[in-house]
Amino acid sequence: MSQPTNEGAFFLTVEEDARIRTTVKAQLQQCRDLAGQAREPNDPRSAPGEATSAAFLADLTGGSQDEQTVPNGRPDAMVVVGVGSPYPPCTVSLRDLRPMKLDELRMNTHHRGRVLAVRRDVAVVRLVARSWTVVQEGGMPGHTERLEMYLHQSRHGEDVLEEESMFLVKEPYFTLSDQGEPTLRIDHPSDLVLSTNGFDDETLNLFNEDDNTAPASAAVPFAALGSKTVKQCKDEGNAALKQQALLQAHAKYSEGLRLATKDAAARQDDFANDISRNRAYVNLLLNRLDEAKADALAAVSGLDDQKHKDLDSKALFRAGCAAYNAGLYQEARKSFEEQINLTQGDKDALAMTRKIEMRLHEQVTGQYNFKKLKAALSKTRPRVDAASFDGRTEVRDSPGCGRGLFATHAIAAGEIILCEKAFCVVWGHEKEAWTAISYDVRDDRIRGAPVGLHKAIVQKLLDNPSQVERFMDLYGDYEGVGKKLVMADSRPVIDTFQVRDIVARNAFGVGPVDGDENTANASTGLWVRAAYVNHSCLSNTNKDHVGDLMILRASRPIAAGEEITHSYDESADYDARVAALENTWGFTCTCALCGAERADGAEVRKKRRELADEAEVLMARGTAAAASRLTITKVKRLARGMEGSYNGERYKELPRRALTSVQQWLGHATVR
Ligand SMILES: C[S@@+](CC[C@H](N)C(=O)[O-])C[C@H]1O[C@@H](n2cnc3c(N)ncnc32)[C@H](O)[C@@H]1O
Repeated sequence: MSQPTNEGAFFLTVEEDARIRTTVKAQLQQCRDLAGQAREPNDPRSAPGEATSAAFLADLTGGSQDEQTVPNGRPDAMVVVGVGSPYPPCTVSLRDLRPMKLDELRMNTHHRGRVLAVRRDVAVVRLVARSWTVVQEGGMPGHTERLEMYLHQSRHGEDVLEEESMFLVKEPYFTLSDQGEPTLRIDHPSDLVLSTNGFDDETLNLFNEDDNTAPASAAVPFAALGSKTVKQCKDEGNAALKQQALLQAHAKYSEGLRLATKDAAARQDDFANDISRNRAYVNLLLNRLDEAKADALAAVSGLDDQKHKDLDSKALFRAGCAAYNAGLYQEARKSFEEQINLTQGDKDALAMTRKIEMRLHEQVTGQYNFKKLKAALSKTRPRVDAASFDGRTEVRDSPGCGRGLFATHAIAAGEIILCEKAFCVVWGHEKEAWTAISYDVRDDRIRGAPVGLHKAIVQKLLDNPSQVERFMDLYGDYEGVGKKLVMADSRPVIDTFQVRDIVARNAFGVGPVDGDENTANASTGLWVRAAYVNHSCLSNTNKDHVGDLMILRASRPIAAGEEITHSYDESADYDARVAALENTWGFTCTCALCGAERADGAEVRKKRRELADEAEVLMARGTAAAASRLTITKVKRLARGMEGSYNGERYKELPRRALTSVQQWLGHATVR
């Protein structure tokens, strides 16, 4: 019988642990061995058949078929994600890429500077961590290849590969799939351009022409003029919106707006403004706040007749809501006030300005009505409507720890230091929640990876370019495309490996809404300001949450200029704590407590742990308030043993953590 090992927060058997490491390393080696070679010729008829039957099987098995999983004693098998060598996304615009053909693909190669135009041939096979399909050349049917989209295969709940049948793959990466088949692998959503993004005539020609020497010039996404009218696009967008097909509605409105830029009559007839105002609404529903705000403001005509005033009022309300949802309260107030002027006191706009006053008060003073915020929370509404307060802190260098958060004023014990709305939280009960087991060959470690949070953050960044630099400034091991926003073909380029590494070092557990979660769907979130707080086992803060609002309070008086610290891992057991800090956060703590516990030596720590474990078992037998005399006597004896394991001089000013829970229990112990 194998002994279980615990690396990360879950248990793996020795065999599972070894299988994961061996499989991932073997796959990477196989890829490296094939680098630069032409692929083995494939049977053009077999792959589509395989995809069709796999799609059928995936339906039957709920989607996890053919992915490496670890059952781990839980009903929901955990998917294993191998982390090999990250690679950057394409940062070049389509117009600067040169078309290529499928038969030019070389194994395990990033075809930099090139673009592939392909057409989906068969149904999409949807698995947990990826989707795959078979594609064929735009203009040369016959040659087929697998195309797989990893992790970020869905957006707003829809499978990206299913959205369209014509794709442009920027700087294609041809390698082996996790199952060893030659595959066009897409990790970065911005490397895949869908025809919904709007192909112009020349781009469409990539699907038909045989000439692969011309640059993919003019690939600025414009739909062909003349095929549709602006009004048709508007009507189709409205029809899609009625069906709640938001991505489709967005695509139709976008097509209409592209056409309208070239159609003076459409602008004259208000169509462009109507479409902008409608797309602003769709963007609000999709949480694309940057574009929602821009669209709504673009729709304001400024004309003086009643009809235009009413429409402008609607647009200003949408602009205000987008700014409000983005936490830009001053900007939101400006839009609502303009709307109020236009309508002589719109009721909804007035209500929003009152809410804005409350948010600005929270933002400036750090005073919140927590009772009211808590009362408004529910499983369906776990996020609070509140502003962030970070007025007593600043970010600066912390020697040996990178950057840290420092107090700008003296803060009394119990006072709020920071109150921050989450950048993103995924709760265990939400369908996006998903933790995978990741094996990172770069540091040979197996960890729990909050994939659901990673995916939600990538989506948020793709949808809101204004948030990219704020997020990318956070600490991560892999530099990726850097900290500055890169745009290509009017879309932000998001390096998903960079996001993953930032999430790994900056996300925290938030606790379930109602206790309904396990290792495979733990609630996790990321708070950008609080992410600058470094760890200390002797921290000066306590952390609490109200919904997605993180509240950091001083646990003792903090002097102006002092670093604010938080305990990332609160385990009383030194060895478990050191392992967790090293494994999850990649550093060794050098605080005074770690120094003292290290100096105790392994033998003393082992003895102390054994005594603490024995006491835990006794205390778990019943409540302290109704314990037996014998149990209390035994716990007291164990406490004396633990006490004796601490060197008085060494621990003069340090807490004796192993004793904390035992002393608390004894403090409440009463003989029944
Ligand atoms: C959440 S970030 C904290 C902010 C980070 N120092 C920065 O520069 O952005 C966590 C990372 O900070 C570093 N860190 C935090 N506490 C530390 C400590 N006590 N000693 C050394 N490094 C620490 C580690 O690299 C860790 O992975």
